[in-house]
Amino acid sequence: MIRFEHVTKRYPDGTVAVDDLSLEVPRGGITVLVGPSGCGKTTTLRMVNRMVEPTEGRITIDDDDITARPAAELRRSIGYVIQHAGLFPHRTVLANVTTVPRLLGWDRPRARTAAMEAIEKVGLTADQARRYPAQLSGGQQQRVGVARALASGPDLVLMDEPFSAVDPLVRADLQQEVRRLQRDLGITVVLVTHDIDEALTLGDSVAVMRQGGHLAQFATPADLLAEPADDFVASFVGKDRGYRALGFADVRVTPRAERSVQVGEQVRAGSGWVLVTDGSGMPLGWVDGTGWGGPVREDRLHRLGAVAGPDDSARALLDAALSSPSGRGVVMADGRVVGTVTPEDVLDALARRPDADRVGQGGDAS
Ligand SMILES: Nc1ncnc2c1ncn2[C@@H]1O[C@H](COP(=O)(O)OP(=O)(O)OP(=O)(O)O)[C@@H](O)[C@H]1O
Repeated sequence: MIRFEHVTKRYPDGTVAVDDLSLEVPRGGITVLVGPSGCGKTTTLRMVNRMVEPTEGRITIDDDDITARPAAELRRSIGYVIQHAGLFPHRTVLANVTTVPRLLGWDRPRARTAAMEAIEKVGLTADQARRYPAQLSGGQQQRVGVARALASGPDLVLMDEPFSAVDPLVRADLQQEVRRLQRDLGITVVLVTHDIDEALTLGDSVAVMRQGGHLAQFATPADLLAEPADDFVASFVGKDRGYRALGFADVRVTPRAERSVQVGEQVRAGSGWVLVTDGSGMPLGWVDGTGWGGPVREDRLHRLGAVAGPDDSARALLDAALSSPSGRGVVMADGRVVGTVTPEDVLDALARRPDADRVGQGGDAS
């Protein structure tokens, strides 16, 4: 249905976010783009609705080149869900969900009916539809984000880390809900996540990406586990390490000391990724001091990724490391940064455990 033909995206500063991607996303089902932070997942997703334009190559949907239609029109025909729901805070839930149908020129009663149907489909009530986003929980807000994407009845819905800002129990509920909606409505979903477990749980097909915007492997979850294309995929999928078992694995990982700066302080060019905290040691995000130097401003901040506690499971620690743009996951205790961990730190700690063999039984360990 969506075909990427030798697609490359080079940002004006020279960053190659996606490198010569060729990929065919099948119609129907859920296709997941997964990989560590910065590997080009979001850029790939945003090229589908032309929020980002490729530098080279071609993207087609049902054999039509997407550049043949005006970008705004294309965008309205495709559902889009983002991490923090992205709702308008001063509009009610109903008004938020009515947005796209109204932009499509539907009259008010038709748009309202479609919006109420979408709100019900995601499991929210008429009473909740009258509230403002801030009066709902994070998980409910995320449902509103899904309802808004579905209201105009698109065939295709793009989701960018839709569940990563909600707690794990709510996340599992939302995952099931999206799976159910996809089946009931017969739509095509393309979903971005850094969480390999989410990818394996939800994806009918999974594209594993690696740094530099390379596609490492595109396969079903079963094939990824059984026949990873290379060492990168094998370690990312955790074939030999039983990723699913990590949630239960009790490891001690000593965080590495992490230098941090505050907003307004100088970062030297060439210092790599630098953590930014506020005056009390609360982490705010990362700045990329690879090719840039200067005083840290808030608009330079990249997002933090997931944060783990020192006693969290191996899964939570690995999640923090994989979702961090620096590749170093932030570990916090008592509201302050105590250090960072890399994926290798977590995997090494697992390998050193006395019962490491038991965890090393691959996908069967779930
Ligand atoms: N507007 C931009 N200008 C310059 N570089 C960018 C821009 N947007 C993204 N990048 C860079 O392109 C690369 C890929 O970014 P992208 O957001 O697509 O990755 P990702 O895999 O979705 O990561 P994350 O989960 O952290 O968002 C990164 O190195 C990122 O810093």
